[in-house]
Amino acid sequence: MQRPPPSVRVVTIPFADLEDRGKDLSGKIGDGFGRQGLGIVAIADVPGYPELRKRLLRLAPRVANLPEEVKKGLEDPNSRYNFGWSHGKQKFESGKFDTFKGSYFANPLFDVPTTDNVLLTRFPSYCRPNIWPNDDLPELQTAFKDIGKLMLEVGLMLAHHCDHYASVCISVMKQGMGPYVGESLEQTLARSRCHKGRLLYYFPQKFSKQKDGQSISSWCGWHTDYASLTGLTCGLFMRKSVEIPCSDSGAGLHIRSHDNRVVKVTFKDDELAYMTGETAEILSRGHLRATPHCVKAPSCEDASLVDRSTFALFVQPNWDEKIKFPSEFPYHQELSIPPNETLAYGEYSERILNKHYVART
Ligand SMILES: O=C(O)CCC(=O)C(=O)O
Ligand SMILES: [Fe+2]
Repeated sequence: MQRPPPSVRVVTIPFADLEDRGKDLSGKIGDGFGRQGLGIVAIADVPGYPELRKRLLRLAPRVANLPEEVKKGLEDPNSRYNFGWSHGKQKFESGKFDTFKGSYFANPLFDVPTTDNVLLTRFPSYCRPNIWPNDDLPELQTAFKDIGKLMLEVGLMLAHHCDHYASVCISVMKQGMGPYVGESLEQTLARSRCHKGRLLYYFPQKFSKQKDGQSISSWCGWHTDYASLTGLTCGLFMRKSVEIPCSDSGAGLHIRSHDNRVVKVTFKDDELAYMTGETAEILSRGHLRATPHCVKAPSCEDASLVDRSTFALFVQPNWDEKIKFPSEFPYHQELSIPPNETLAYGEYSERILNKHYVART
């Protein structure tokens, strides 16, 4: 039998340090997010966070278990299921549909990001209005918005220190992919109206001796987020609605390192993690590295009936923000973006969605 990937504890920054704009965190940012890093850092002791995490994650199975006809009414095909309920609509890895999890998407800051019809048609995955199950699960809206706002606030603090790290890289001429001519990550993200929250519910998997049940990406396929920073809560595991520690220490979030090794990453329940996405790599001119990741389901026998709930906040530029693609950009060759092309962020992500989602009919 193949050995499971090693477990690695992620670089951790105390909130009190993060909050201090003058503090030099470039060592830790470099260890976590730099070219050799795993592309993930955790923030410890964020005030109020543990309560907000539990309050929202406990609602994930309740959303997933709403009656089918209620969930149907919470879908938004016009946004390619990027608002409201989404299950089995997204394709990862070799075109497989992700049926093992259900998601609830919403913008935690703006219920109606714009009323401009041209924008609504051009960038539906960012501009359409939120959908809330106000009759069936009224608690969801506040729980979702409260944690989403906190995770954005902390994410912007982190972006400030990322900008500082990128400027330190230039001054000491570390190995980036060129001079730092990019915009400030913090300012770009602070003016965005389209940060997106995603409440995820991973359905229990039946125990199977089949190879597939044990693959590293058995709960969520390999991918790299295209946002800038993805805020991520530590997964909450439950069996038949009772919270449990996960009985399979090999289950959970896995990352592919810069030298192509797969590791399982761990952070504490009360820590708030952030991963780097493609637009952090682009905006930092390669000084930060985007993180390929996937999620493994528990595969030992007593782990059947175990589910996992988590929340991701995609902190990203506004739809109209112009992104200049560097000539060395290694991602999405299939989108045929010419080197040094400038594309609106919304245009870039709609093209990616075309690839990942069922085409709208
Ligand atoms: O479930 C997780 O921990 C990761 C989720 C994820 O990668 C995503 O939603 O993009
Ligand atoms: Fe992801």
